[in-house]
Amino acid sequence: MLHEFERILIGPREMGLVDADAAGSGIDSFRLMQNAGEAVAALALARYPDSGRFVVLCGPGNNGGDGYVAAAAFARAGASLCIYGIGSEDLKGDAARARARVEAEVAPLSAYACRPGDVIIDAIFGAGLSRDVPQDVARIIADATKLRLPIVAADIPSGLDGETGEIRGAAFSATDTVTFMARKPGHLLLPGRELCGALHVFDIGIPKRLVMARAGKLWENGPGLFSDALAGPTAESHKYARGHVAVFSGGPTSSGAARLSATAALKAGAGAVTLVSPSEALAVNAAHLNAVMLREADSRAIRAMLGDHRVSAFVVGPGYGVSAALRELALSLLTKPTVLDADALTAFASEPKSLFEAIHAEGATVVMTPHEGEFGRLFPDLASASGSKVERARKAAARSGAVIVYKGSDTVIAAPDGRAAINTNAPADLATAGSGDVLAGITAAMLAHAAPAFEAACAAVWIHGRSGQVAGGGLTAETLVDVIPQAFPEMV
Ligand SMILES: NC(=O)C1=CN([C@@H]2O[C@H](COP(=O)(O)OP(=O)(O)OC[C@H]3O[C@@H](n4cnc5c(N)ncnc54)[C@H](O)[C@@H]3O)[C@@H](O)[C@H]2O)[C@@H](O)CC1
Ligand SMILES: [K+]
Repeated sequence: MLHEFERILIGPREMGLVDADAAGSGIDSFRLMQNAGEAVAALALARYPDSGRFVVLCGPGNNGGDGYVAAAAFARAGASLCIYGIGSEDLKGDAARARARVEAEVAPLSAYACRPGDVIIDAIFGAGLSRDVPQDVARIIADATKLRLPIVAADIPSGLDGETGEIRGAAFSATDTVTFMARKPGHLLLPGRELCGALHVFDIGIPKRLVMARAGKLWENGPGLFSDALAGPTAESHKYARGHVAVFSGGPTSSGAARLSATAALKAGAGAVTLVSPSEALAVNAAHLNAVMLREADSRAIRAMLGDHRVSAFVVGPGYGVSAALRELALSLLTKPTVLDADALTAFASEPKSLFEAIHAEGATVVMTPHEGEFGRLFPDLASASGSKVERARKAAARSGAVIVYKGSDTVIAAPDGRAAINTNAPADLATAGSGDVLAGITAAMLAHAAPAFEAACAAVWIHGRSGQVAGGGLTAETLVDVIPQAFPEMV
């Protein structure tokens, strides 16, 4: 897998184990803390050379230790400096050692009053945050936010949960965050991603193999995850060798969604695409299609497609209309790779088990693409459960047997085997009507390329996001479809 180390995300608990492994293998943990704190100071000095004063806020654990190291570096650099700490007399281990090397006075954190011109070094809480921040920290966060003070966070903005990206009571909104070795899920999940500012990953000297050994199966989504799995079309390739996608259309007044999926599948490189339409929508579909083929949806046609080895993936759901007939149709398609989107998800709200059992029994290749509302209808208990979006998506994937694309500005893709990726390239403009239909079509095209479901879904989400960037502000689902091919050159 390309660039795997750069893409891995490691939870705070696993990072703690990496730290312990590093110490166990003879690496000097104080040296690591020094590297971490000095990296924070170096970044702050470079970013804010004219700062009125650096205010270093130090917590009671090792994140505070990083702060004391940074404070010593500011003092050596001759910068104006104030230090405020929680429990600075009761520190332990490396943090106590870092504190002992600071000659300047350390005032209690509660005494800090924000002043315009301050640059805050936030070393209050890092990976060890375990509950809502105390009141005096929340008060400082509120004051600093009001004054819009620049904030350089050590590891993660204090108050942000590194596992879930959620705010524990209150959190700093940093201008820069300096993290160590690898990013945490909370740096990419929302709202966390928006609170980190510019994120800098600094190698403090822990061997990468130790980090890799503890990393779970979670990555930032990107071409390194899927480009090997997508065999590009060659000049000689027959159109069906690039796969044939069949998309099921709704009735005459709701056929546009399926047409968007179908044209997106074509633009995303499916060799052929057929829109399978109820007879009463054939005329309207025919009036809008050129390269996409059209076929009437009768049971004979569906049987024929299921038996035709050239038909390689289905899309069902966009604009179809929620009905028992849709449930029956969806279940009948599961012998081939299938994307279930929109109405095909809502249709199973009253009996999700029947779908999940069929997927498991068939060993089916299914990608489901729920947004928040659809996720809640299919997995009501998971939607309201605590934990991160990654955990919810993983549980949904394991339960359903499908790859789950849990959509949002921080779309999470999760496979039943526990692999998961967080997508980060989607611009806000993608939240537009028909955008999901386009994603379903791209996903089917990737499945039609014979990519395994997880890689196909990761590729589709990334291509969709990249196409959104290319289409730019004011994009519509149509302009999004048009630029899909422009996302491809960047994939390899
Ligand atoms: N080898 C290492 O261990 C390294 C660790 N590093 C730093 O160490 C940090 C992790 O250190 P720790 O595990 O000590 O964790 P933290 O420093 O984040 O915090 C732990 C302390 O905060 C207390 N605490 C947690 N939540 C609280 C709350 N809401 N209110 C009040 N007190 C609370 C805990 O009881 C504990 O005393 C990383 O984020 C990173 O900055 C770096 O120094 C690099 C090397
Ligand atoms: K911090």
